[in-house]
Amino acid sequence: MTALIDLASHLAGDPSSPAVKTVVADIAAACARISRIVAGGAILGNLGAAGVVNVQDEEQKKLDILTNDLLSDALKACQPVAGLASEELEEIEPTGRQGGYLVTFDPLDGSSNIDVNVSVGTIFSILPAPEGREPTEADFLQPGRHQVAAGYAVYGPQTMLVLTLTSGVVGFTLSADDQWLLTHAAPTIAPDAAEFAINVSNQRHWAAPIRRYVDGCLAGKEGPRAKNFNMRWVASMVADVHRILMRGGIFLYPWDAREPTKPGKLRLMYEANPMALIVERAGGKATDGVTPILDLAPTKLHQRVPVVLGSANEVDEVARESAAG
Ligand SMILES: O=P(O)(O)OC[C@H]1O[C@](O)(COP(=O)(O)O)[C@@H](O)[C@@H]1O
Ligand SMILES: [Mg+2]
Ligand SMILES: [Mg+2]
Repeated sequence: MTALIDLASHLAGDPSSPAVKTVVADIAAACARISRIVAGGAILGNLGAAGVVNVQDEEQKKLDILTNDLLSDALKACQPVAGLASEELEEIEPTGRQGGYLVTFDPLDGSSNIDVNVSVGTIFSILPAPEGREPTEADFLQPGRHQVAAGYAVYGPQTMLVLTLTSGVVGFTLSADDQWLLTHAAPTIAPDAAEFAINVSNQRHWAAPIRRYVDGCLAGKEGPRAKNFNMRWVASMVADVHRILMRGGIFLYPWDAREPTKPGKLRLMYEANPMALIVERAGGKATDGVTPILDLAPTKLHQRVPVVLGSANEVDEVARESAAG
């Protein structure tokens, strides 16, 4: 078997700026360390709740805090990074440098799965920083189309890193000696699919278009869609999106009436935007039900957004239902 190329060799051949490559390489190194910490589980004493809540009013797990600190420290030490923002930090953190890039991240996605040994992940987004001054929060509020790179690591049966830089999508697998090896050269999302992912326990709280869409899937061959659908819900966005990247499907976390003033559960700047860039670059679509996620103008750092992403024809089907009201 010919040797697989590693991340450094792949980055060397990419047209991104050397500074972007440095940021990506440093995040990748941090994710490799996070993988070991996650895999250590109870042996390292890292499972369970930390006993505090974060800015989202969500209970933090010990691993949320550990991974946030690890990534924050890595980015503060990374020369081209002017500022960072995390799900776990109320405010942005400037690094004291100017120019270069801003990084937003979800250090550990799928926290509810940590203690039950189900896949979790890390999600990140890299945006240009303003030149000649330190960044403010307003500088982070750029539409997803401005991202210069985005990616996620999934800590599952294999640890994988999925990236998009200037174009396309690439997937690396972490080897036993901690090298990221290119194993998935250009994963694409087929336009048609027969697998949907949504937390059906919220069904009674959904708006009519989402109910109609899911009802259509559940009705199968005998229903209006005239085909059978399978369903999956990992409850880690990284794992659900990764499955869609590997074999197609649709993922929905819509607005629901449990907390009607919140637009959704997932966060725009460090969950929806990076995943939307990856999904679009792989040939899929990502919307809030109607508008492409990447075209939304952010107004708040921790802004939430409804998310519908995956196989293009299924995402279009949701848009048709939304248009019907
Ligand atoms: O438990 P629910 O409501 O199904 O929500 C699951 C969703 O929440 C999340 O876990 C939110 O991410 P965090 O764990 O980073 O807060 C997503 O990964 C996942 O898709
Ligand atoms: Mg998350
Ligand atoms: Mg998280």
